[in-house]
Amino acid sequence: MRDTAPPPAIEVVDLVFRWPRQPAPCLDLPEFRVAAGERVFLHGPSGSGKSTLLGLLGGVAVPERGRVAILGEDLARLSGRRRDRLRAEHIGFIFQQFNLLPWLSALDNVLLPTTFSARRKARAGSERPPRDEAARLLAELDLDPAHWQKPAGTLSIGQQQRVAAARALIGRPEILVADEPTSALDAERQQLFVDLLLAEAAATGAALVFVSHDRRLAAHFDRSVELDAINRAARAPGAAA
Ligand SMILES: Nc1ncnc2c1ncn2[C@@H]1O[C@H](COP(=O)(O)OP(=O)(O)OP(=O)(O)O)[C@@H](O)[C@H]1O
Repeated sequence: MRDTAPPPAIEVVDLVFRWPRQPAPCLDLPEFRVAAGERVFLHGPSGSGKSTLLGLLGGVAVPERGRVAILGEDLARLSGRRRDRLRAEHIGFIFQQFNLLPWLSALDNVLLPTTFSARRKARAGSERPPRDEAARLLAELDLDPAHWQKPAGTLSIGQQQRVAAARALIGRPEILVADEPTSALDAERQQLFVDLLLAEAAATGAALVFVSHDRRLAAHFDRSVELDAINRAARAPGAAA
C-alpha cells in the first residue's frame, strides 16, 4: 500500500536560503512537509520569512541548499521554464496585494490561469466551459454578477480579494497558497473568507498553506506551524529579533 500513497504536496528538507548581500541566511529549515489535502496555518512575526518561504515553494526564489519538492517533483532538477509550468499547473496563489491585472475584467482575471496552463483549462472546463466555471466560482465567493465585467482595478478591496481567490481556485490546483489574504478585512469578513477557502480546498482535495499574523484563525486548520519554531536561522546568533 505504501507505494500507492501520494507524494506530499510540499516537501522541504534541509533548506537554506539567504537574500543577496545578507550576511546570514533568512531561512534554515530542516523540514517542512504538507500532505496532500492537508490545510496548514503558517504564522510568524513580520520579517520572519513567511513570504520568502512561499516564493521558494513557487520556484520564484532558489535555495542555496536543500530540497524543495512539489507533488514529488524536486524543483532543483527542473529548468526555470519547467518550474514556472509546474507552478502554473499545480499551485493557486493568493497574494497579499492580490496582483490582479487592473484593466482586465474580474471574469478575465479569474480565467488567467487557464490561459497559462492547458491542464487547468481542461480541469476548469471538464464539466462546463472555463468561463462558466469562472462565473460559478465568483458566485460561490459571493461576488455580485453586476461586478463580473468591470475592470478589476475599479473593485473594492474585499471584491478584489474574492476575484483573487477565484483565480487561485480555477482548474482545481492540488496546492493553494495564500499569503496574508485577510489582512485588509474586518474580523467577520476574515472569518467568512477563511471558511470559504477551507470549504473549496476540502471540496477539491487541495492542500492549503495559509499565512497570517492573526493566530485566532489557526483553530480552523488541520495544523498550525510557527515559522520561527522550525527555522534555525531565527535562533542563530545575530538573527533579527
Ligand atoms: N527582495 C529582498 N531582498 C533582500 N531581503 C529581502 C527581500 N525580501 C525580503 N527580504 C528580507 O527577508 C526577511 C523576511 O522577509 P519576508 O517578507 O519573507 O517576511 P514575512 O514573514 O513574510 O513578513 P511580513 O509578515 O511582514 O509579510 C526580512 O528581513 C526581509 O527584509
